[in-house]
Amino acid sequence: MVEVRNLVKKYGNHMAVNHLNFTIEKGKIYGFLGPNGAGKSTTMNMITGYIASTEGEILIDGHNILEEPEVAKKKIGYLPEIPPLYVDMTVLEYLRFAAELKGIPKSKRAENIKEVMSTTKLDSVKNRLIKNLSKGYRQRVGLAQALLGYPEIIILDEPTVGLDPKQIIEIRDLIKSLGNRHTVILSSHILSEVSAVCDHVLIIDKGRLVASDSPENLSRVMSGANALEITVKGKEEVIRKALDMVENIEELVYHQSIVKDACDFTVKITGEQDMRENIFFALAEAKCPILKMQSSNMSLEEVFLKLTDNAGRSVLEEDSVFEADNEEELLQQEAKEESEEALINENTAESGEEEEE
Ligand SMILES: Nc1ncnc2c1ncn2[C@@H]1O[C@H](COP(=O)(O)OP(=O)(O)OP(=O)(O)O)[C@@H](O)[C@H]1O
Repeated sequence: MVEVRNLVKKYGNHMAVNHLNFTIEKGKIYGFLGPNGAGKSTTMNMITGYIASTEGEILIDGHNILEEPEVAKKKIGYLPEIPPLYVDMTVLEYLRFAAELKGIPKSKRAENIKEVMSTTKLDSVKNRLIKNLSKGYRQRVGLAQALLGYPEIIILDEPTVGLDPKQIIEIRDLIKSLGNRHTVILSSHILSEVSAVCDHVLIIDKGRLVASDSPENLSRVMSGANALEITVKGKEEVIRKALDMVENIEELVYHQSIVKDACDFTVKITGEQDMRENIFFALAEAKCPILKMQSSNMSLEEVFLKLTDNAGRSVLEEDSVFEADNEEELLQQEAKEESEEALINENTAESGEEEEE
């Protein structure tokens, strides 16, 4: 669906994107993950044809974004980090305007607008001025705009930045539902978001691709050896002796347990074998009951830090920063502001929207 080949972007001497190569397959949700300044927005801006690359090429369904921009861009719906909204328009006016800009035939505009408003749940605010909407609703308007014209690929740059937790969940659910009909690429520095929403993760650091895999595979592969965390009741020497009899155990690392009369171990296993049954029987024979046994994979956070050195740390801390706003309060405030505005300026676009719908 999207082929990125040897992509380079230089700003003066600064290499913002450094020979990137990847392929985006149809019908999946891709997460583009990286610390601030990694080159995510620059790459997305090149994929959408918003800026030109210094070297390399991007093919959208076989069409080069720079050589055949019209046909390639028609296949893409883009929500930039800061959505280009005209805040003095109502939601409906803005979507009509965006539909016209996208060249959607007049006869199909009303139906398409209705569909995207229903997908993004904007019907209840369609006659509100965008400037009076909360951030969550504004983001939905941006998303609705991206969906106009039935693009096959939806590109979302940091779609949940600045939203409160409730709005984040709503937008994530919306993105997941888009995955049924579209190929979605989203950039984020929020790891939990990427593992919750995406089928595939591309990790970028200092303009280079440092990993490309499913969230599960990334954490499995990065953890290296096949390992288990176990908590076993009994004395350390007895447990060690019992586990020494089990084949394929490469290493046994003891940790003090918080459970009384028990020991914690990390059991590193050679190869891909599943040794859980053998461990169970060996410890049962030694009369050391297993209280807990789980596979020990790295979290995506650990993978990210390992791959992106210390640059990732500051990024992780930012995850907790969000701007809280209460949707209901905002809607009430909007209604108040709108009625005041209507009194001041009779020309405010509040009426006459319905007939075309
Ligand atoms: N127009 C520009 N001129 C010069 N340098 C730029 C320009 N745009 C981006 N850069 C630089 O290129 C690098 C990549 O920036 P980019 O915005 O793509 O990163 P990002 O991963 O999207 O970061 P963030 O998460 O902060 O948005 C950064 O070092 C940035 O300072």
